[in-house]
Amino acid sequence: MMGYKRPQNHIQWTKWAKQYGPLYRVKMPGSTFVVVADPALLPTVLGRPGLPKSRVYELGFFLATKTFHDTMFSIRHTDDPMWKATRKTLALAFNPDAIRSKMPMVVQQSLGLAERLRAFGPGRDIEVQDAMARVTLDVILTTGFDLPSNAVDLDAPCPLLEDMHFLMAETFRGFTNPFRKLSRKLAPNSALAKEFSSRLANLHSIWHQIMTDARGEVAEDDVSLWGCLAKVRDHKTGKPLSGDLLQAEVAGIILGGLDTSAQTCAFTLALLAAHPEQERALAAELDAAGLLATPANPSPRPMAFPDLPRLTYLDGVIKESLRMFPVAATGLSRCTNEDTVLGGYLIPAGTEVQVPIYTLHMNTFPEPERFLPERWADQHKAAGNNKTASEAAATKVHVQAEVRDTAAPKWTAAGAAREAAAEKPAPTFIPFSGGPRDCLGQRLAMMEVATILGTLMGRFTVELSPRMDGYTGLLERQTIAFTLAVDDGLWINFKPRPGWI
Ligand code: HEM
Repeated sequence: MMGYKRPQNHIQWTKWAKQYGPLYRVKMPGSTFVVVADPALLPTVLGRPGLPKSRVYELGFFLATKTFHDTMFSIRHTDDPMWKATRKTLALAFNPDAIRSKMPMVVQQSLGLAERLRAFGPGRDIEVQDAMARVTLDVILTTGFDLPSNAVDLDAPCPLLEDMHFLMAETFRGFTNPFRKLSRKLAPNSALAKEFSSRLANLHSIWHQIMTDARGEVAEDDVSLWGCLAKVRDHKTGKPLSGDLLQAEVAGIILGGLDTSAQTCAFTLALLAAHPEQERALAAELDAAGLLATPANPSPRPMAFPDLPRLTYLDGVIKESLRMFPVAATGLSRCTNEDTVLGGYLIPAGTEVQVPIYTLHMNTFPEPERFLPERWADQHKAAGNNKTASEAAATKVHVQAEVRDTAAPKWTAAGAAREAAAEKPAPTFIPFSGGPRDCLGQRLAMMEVATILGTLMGRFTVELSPRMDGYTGLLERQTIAFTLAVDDGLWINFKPRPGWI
């Protein structure tokens, strides 16, 4: 099922859900787990109190520090005081005002990327997974840590990304082929084992350097990620986080925010490149907002915060991309801490429970394989997008608010029962998960993705490179590598729009 060269468990799990129903058990040598792809069961699994996270989240800790520290990502229970304190304090960094204040920086990073792409000329294929990881790295370091970052210089080496992606790929290969991991342990002087430990040491020192560079007086009203992290108190000592524990949180948040946003941008560009009609519809929306380069508007204005609620087609494009290529495709891993009844079945204590986001998105939407941004139009109407820009900006980051709305019911068993009685549909669109452990960074992510894509699509048309073998080739090469990715690269050609100066 895993596939040695190109794991595609998300596709296999989706086929099994069609064959055996949305709740089934997988038994493999050394591993048994239950897959839950029934929307009606999500509040029980992901809601409050829900099931605790499984230990899977502890596996990636070595990327952050030498010794294991429980971080916001890995803490298992929502009643853990450390998780509560960290989540509450860090949430300030993602409130609508904080997001609005960060948008000009994201606009600058996006314009910088557009200029680099233009400088390459139209003939050069760009590997967009790398390009987007670079721009999202710049975004997180500048907005979150107030550090200069120029990863977007596509031809320059980027040690953080190179080390991180090497280590992630190698670790993932170790999951699918345990002999490979064993060989590193048994032959510590092999070229592979040496490269692994040297890159790991590099990565740890990069996190340390980020903390050293970001250090300094943090103002009381500083709502950057670093400013908020500095305010988190260890509930046992009452002191600020420090040393390896702080490093683990810093690394965890950067790792959590980087490839997720980057892959969402990359897949969205690929979808637009493969669907010219939708690309034209997006261009029309950008044109109407003065954001498209044309002979009549050779220097489109930079995007601004009030544009976000108005660009409803762009919002639909991003949601379709998150639906069809949710980066956490095989999803969310939980564990029963006591015998639990799910969908009429008794699931024994200690069973791993997987919520496959891709399967939910593919098995619950009509014509799931079609890229239809307009399927979100009703939701936009219901959200009242005829608000003035200032009203919308004053209320919320609109895209974010809608993602939450689609995630009704309220993620408690009682809430779910009430909504079921009122015949409201159970949640099916959960790219950011749902309930108390949903993605803390989703507001930043949606603003960032919309800004990067709005800026690029206002200045370029995009085409899949011939080396992708068309959209079918892309679908065949999708793979799970921690996040959903495209094996052997996702290559796109950017053509500057006529008239852009
Ligand atoms: C499109 C981009 C993103 C997607 C699709 C995404 C998706 C997710 C998902 C599915 C989870 C739940 C994981 C689980 O329970 O297994 C999660 C958790 C989390 N995400 Fe994101 N994420 C994105 C961007 C970001 C960004 C930009 C940040 C911060 C810079 C971030 C920070 C976090 C944190 C801190 C958690 C853990 C929350 C907790 O356990 O309380 N994410 N994300």
